Amino acid sequence: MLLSVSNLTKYYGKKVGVENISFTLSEKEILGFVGPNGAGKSTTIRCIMGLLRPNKGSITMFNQKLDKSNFQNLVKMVGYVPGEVSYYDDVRVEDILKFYKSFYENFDDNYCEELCKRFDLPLKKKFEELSTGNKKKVAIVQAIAHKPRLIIMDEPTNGLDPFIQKMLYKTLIELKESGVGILFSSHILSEVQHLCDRVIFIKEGHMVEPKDFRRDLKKIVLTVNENSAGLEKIIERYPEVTDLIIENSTVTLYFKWNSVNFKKLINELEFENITIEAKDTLVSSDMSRS
Ligand SMILES: Nc1ncnc2c1ncn2[C@@H]1O[C@H](COP(=O)(O)OP(=O)(O)OP(=O)(O)O)[C@@H](O)[C@H]1O
Repeated sequence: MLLSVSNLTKYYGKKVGVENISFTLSEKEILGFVGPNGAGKSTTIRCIMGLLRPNKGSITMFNQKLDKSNFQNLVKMVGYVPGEVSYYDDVRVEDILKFYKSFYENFDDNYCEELCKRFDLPLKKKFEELSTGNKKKVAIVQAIAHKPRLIIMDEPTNGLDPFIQKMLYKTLIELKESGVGILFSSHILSEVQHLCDRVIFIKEGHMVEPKDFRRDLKKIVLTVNENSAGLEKIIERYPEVTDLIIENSTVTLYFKWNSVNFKKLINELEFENITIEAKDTLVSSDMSRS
């Protein structure tokens, strides 16, 4: 077992951050950790990484219960992408990576170079000059280049463009196949649905059953014959569309249930001669198959 979290509880004063969070993560597994903003994903992850002190509960990493005496050694085998990435502003990306290299015996220069190319990292730029997405990319490369056995990522796709998102998914699947275990937090259900072997859900600081979380999401699968620009224009008018995935001529969109607007959207798409393959697949039934 790479990671086991048992009854983890963290209060901010009297306010609940998380209560009784329990889960395990094994080798060769990507575990999705899904919840809306403020659900408690970062609190859980920051407790695991020793950045917050939990009020209750225990954490076991690499089959050893985390405590002061083993924390530094165990955490060295973890790759961590924080939710908010921050470094010194006037340091260049290449120097940030060199700095991290000095901490890790297993830091792999060739792999780091390959990752920098894959993620198109602007090595000469200073951290303060980077966009949110580029900052996230630096954190991703830094978290992976030392070949950790366990990777913990707090909303890693925030700010990444679709090409880089796909590159991240591909890289994580390769890592998983090589034996690594990955905890992947996200508020986007569809991305974990595609990537993760298993998903746990958190809401208002507590773990919840998938059915509680997803009861009002519908999936619509469309076939688009030509340019999808027309489709995107239609969809822009529907804030209920929570996510849109375009793969060649197939478009999958997730729609927060609202019967009037759902019918309106379907009518508009049909009017534009966009072929609808499936329009009311419940996301929950998809998830239970995975
Ligand atoms: N430093 C803090 N002081 C007080 N309350 C906090 C603090 N950090 C988080 N919280 C509260 O704890 C709860 C969980 O927040 P957390 O940041 O862990 O959620 P999250 O799932 O990571 O959200 P997001 O997706 O927005 O990052 C929220 O109610 C939040 O307001």
